[in-house]
Amino acid sequence: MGKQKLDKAFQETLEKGDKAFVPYIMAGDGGLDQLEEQLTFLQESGATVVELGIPFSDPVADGPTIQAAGLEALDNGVSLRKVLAELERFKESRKIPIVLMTYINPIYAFGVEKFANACAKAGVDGLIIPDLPLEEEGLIVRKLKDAEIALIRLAALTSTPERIEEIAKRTEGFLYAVTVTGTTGARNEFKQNLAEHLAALTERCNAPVLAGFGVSTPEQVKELSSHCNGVVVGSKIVDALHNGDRASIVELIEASKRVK
Ligand SMILES: O=P(O)(O)OC[C@@H](O)[C@@H](O)c1c[nH]c2ccccc12
Repeated sequence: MGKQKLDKAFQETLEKGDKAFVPYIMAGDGGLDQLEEQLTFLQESGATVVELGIPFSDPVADGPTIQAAGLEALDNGVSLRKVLAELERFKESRKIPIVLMTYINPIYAFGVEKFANACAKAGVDGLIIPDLPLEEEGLIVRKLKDAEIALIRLAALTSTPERIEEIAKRTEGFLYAVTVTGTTGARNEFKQNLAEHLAALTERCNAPVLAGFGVSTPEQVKELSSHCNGVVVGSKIVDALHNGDRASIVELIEASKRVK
């Protein structure tokens, strides 16, 4: 359970010579009763881990696709509490590790210690909290450690070398290498020296390094993965689920297999 389950999933994927593929979905998008089936589909299609977004009213890092999915979920009455209860309901049958992506506010509202315990009970293995800077982590790290839940840190393109060093040292589960400046959503082009940036991060970090933000095609999956340990894909997955285009999700996952 928890951090160990996450580490094992990455290790097994990378040992096979595959790259890690982490799809992001918004919890409650299409109704919370869809979640079990969506996670089963991603698990059976060969995803390594799923990043599950908690809908929030003020999602500062989210681009249009994910914002819209979040609003819809909020309209459907989806909350952190309900997502955790639903995850707990089928945790025994779920094999794929789950990383929750939530802003810090819903965690405060829930209560930090209660939240960490509820996550452990629900079979949540890791957390991404994009608006929690290193300086503020003290508020939560102890509780997460006790509950054996990994805290995944994000490295921005604008992070200084000293900060990157600290992030690479502290991160658990994996290091989320943000590939663009700005919000989530598909991009046609990445900055020129992104390959070198990812390779340098991967060299420096003991945990797997995954590139995310703006990845939407199998070519991008292959190209970016070749410079690090894998990718996170969000907006494209959310769109494809909306459009009932599951074949393109399978194609993206397939592109992460046997990448050199
Ligand atoms: O949608 P994209 O561009 O593929 O990016 C991944 C992203 O959606 C997912 O990881 C995510 C959704 N919301 C976030 C907020 C911060 C960091 C990451 C995220």
